[in-house]
Amino acid sequence: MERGCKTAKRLGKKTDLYMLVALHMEKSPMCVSPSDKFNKSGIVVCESDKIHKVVAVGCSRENLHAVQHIILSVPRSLRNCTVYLSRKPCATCATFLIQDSVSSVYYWPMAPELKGEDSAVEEELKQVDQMFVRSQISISIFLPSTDFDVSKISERIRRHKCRNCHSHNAEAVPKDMEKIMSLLNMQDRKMMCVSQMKKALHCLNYLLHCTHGEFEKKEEDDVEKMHVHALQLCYLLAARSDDPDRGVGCILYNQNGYFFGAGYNGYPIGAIYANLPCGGRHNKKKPGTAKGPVLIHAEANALLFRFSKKIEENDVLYCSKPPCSECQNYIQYVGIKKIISVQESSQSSSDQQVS
Ligand SMILES: O=c1ccn([C@H]2C[C@H](O)[C@@H](COP(=O)(O)OP(=O)(O)OP(=O)(O)O)O2)c(=O)[nH]1
Repeated sequence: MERGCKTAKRLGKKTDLYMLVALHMEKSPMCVSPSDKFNKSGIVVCESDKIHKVVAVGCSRENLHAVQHIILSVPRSLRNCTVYLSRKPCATCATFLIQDSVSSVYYWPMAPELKGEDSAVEEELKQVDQMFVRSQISISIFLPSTDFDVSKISERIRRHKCRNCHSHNAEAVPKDMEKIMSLLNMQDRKMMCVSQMKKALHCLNYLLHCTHGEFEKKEEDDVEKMHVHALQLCYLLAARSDDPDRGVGCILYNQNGYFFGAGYNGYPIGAIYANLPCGGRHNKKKPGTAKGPVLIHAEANALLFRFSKKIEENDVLYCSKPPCSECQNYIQYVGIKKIISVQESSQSSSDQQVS
């Protein structure tokens, strides 16, 4: 029987994906600085076990820091979870993370969450380090490894081209890296750090692209911006898919913008791809070569991995492509009535009600 075949070009590790998602959460229309003393920030929390299931995605909002917002709103403890932050946390966030017994904290080496006089910021960051050392919770800078051709990953996610793609949402390494590296006590590794940051941001900007549709034109509308942002998160998730032909990402949000599930299409956890079929549907003449039965769709994974079983009236499923009929059945069965996806063939995004 013809089995294993081409391996998918994808983001190397789930941890890399999570840091990119934390960075992109700062761009959420819901993300605001808690006050003029703090920078806004993004957060991703995942289980520390082998599966690394995402349990929370968020940002600073409603006058709360990202860490505070997640710890106060997620209906479970973050005990033993790994936390990815877009900035080094302030002392208050450090106390929240320590009290909730997370297992480790990683942050992107941008300006820290706390703003103000350099000496005051430096002093507080030292306290943060000391608190983590005493609590035996690790905290460190994390830079995704992005030594691959990102265009090869993108090819599997988007099937059409958009002329605005590369000018969208571009994020660059901050100009004051000298100062930031000194605050983060990283002067000796500045060159390496900056070079890895540039590569990771290039990868992030490339993967986000745009949503190729109507949403882009309605820049003034917060709801539309929210849709664009959520669909971009789907694109990011899709970059980790191990389907050799097609990367798809899916996110579940409730009516208040709380995330409660994320999935991308792929083989079951821990699968050894070489032993599994990867052919398309049309390969009917060779039994056992079609990937269909063994490859789980992004929507199914998001529903399986969701951390709240209860579905509310206005919950939304975002997906980087319209769900197939089988997935529509699952979605309908669990009670989700609204699907928002990027339209495949035309230049507009789709907003679909499932009855
Ligand atoms: O938050 C998550 C985590 C995982 N998956 C799904 C995708 C895939 O169907 C399966 C396994 O994911 P992945 O291939 O990333 O994990 P792995 O098998 O542990 O990967 P590796 O190849 O690194 O061993 O779980 C999700 O949908 N959402």
